[in-house]
Amino acid sequence: MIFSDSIVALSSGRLPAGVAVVRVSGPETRFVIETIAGILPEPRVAVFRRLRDADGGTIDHGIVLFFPGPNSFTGEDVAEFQVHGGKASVSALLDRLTAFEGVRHAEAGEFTRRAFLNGKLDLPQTEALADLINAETEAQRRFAAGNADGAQGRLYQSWRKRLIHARAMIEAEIDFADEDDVPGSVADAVTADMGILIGEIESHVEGFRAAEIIRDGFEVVILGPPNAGKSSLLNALARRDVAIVTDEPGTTRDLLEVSLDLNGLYVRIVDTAGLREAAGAVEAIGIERAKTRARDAHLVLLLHDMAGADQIDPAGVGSVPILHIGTKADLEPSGRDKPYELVLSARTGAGLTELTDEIARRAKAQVESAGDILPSRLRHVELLRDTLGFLRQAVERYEERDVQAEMLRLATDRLGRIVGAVDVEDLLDVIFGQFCIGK
Ligand SMILES: Nc1nc2c(ncn2[C@@H]2O[C@H](COP(=O)(O)OP(=O)(O)OP(=O)(O)O)[C@@H](O)[C@H]2O)c(=O)[nH]1
Ligand SMILES: [K+]
Ligand SMILES: [Mg+2]
Repeated sequence: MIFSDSIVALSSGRLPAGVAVVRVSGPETRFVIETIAGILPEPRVAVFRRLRDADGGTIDHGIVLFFPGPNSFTGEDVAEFQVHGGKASVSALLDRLTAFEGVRHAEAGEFTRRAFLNGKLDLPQTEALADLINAETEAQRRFAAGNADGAQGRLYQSWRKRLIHARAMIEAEIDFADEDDVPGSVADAVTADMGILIGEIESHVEGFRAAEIIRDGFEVVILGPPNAGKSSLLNALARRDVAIVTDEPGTTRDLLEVSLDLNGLYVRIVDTAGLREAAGAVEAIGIERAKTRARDAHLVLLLHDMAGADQIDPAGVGSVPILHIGTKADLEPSGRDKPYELVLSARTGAGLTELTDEIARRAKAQVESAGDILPSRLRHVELLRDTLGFLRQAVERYEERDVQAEMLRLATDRLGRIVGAVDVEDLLDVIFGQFCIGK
């Protein structure tokens, strides 16, 4: 795809900075480089040049790189100017560049958009690039880097090829059923393979839970009666005073969240209002929020004050796993010993490492139980579920060849939408490639 306008943007981070990278992409790129730097450098070879203003003055000295299309990020001619990262120098360079006819400021994501439209990346890869830029934990980085490499798109394309092949077989059976050189009863084999594919897509979709944990975090909700030490535990895990702690029951009334990087995994810890019956209006709302949040969590830490008397009924968190924890281990126990899975003291720090290890272990287990390639967006999952819906119909209605062919077409289309390549030409290629139609 050829765009008539060229785009320019600061591609590196916030200014001021040691170095700033300004990128240009589009048909004016060569002219812009020659005019500003005085020469067009060899492709992909860095040259150090004086960058000239319109009146011949100096904007800055910097490195100039030229990536001729199609072997560039966007597929177009691309220039990179590496200059000093001062606000005024960068803005002078941007002013100079956008003053060229046909050159304008890029919109958000426009370089990547051009890369996609020029076939340099598929849609999951562009999404993975966004994830890679936003990655904060090691697990997020690894996940995004794998997808940026195109693993997800390759999987969907392989499924799509199977569907295109299946439909070609069915269509051939419809169109050429009376001819000798079309294999008979291929519909059975096709239907069997579609059954297998349904299983593969289903288990891939299940992996979305793991992808969500990697991207959005493993959520741990702290529950327990008032004064069990919930806020004290949150503060100890966060290593700062995030939550207010007093000896008054009912101190915490709303949800309070901190995020941690536990062994490279993103973990969110939520402090809640203490659960009790006799609560005022505000506290009661807080208790309701605590329960709701706990039902959506990946893990509940149920705290029991070992020095106190209260015990709490864990009912109402659904199927969320619960870790029973005895708190205030530094105090004299009340004698009502319960079998806790862990005991700790927020005051002395005893047991905290064991707790964070246990949380990290559980989070890791959930992430590692999924396959290597996971759907990374709700968009993917929704289209995969549509694909499954059409595939199930294709299998159920295999007696009606034309319905089956239509369901396979719709399923292929949905997979094509995930990667951003919906194309009818390849269907014809398969048909003509498999059978000697022109006899
Ligand atoms: N000795 C000792 N006291 C603790 C420990 N953890 C919490 N406390 C005390 O217990 C009291 C209640 O602590 P909080 O952390 O506010 O308890 P909470 O569960 O958040 O209470 P609510 O928000 O009211 O439900 C405070 O006086 C804390 O100082 C501990 O490990 N050892
Ligand atoms: K309290
Ligand atoms: Mg509290």
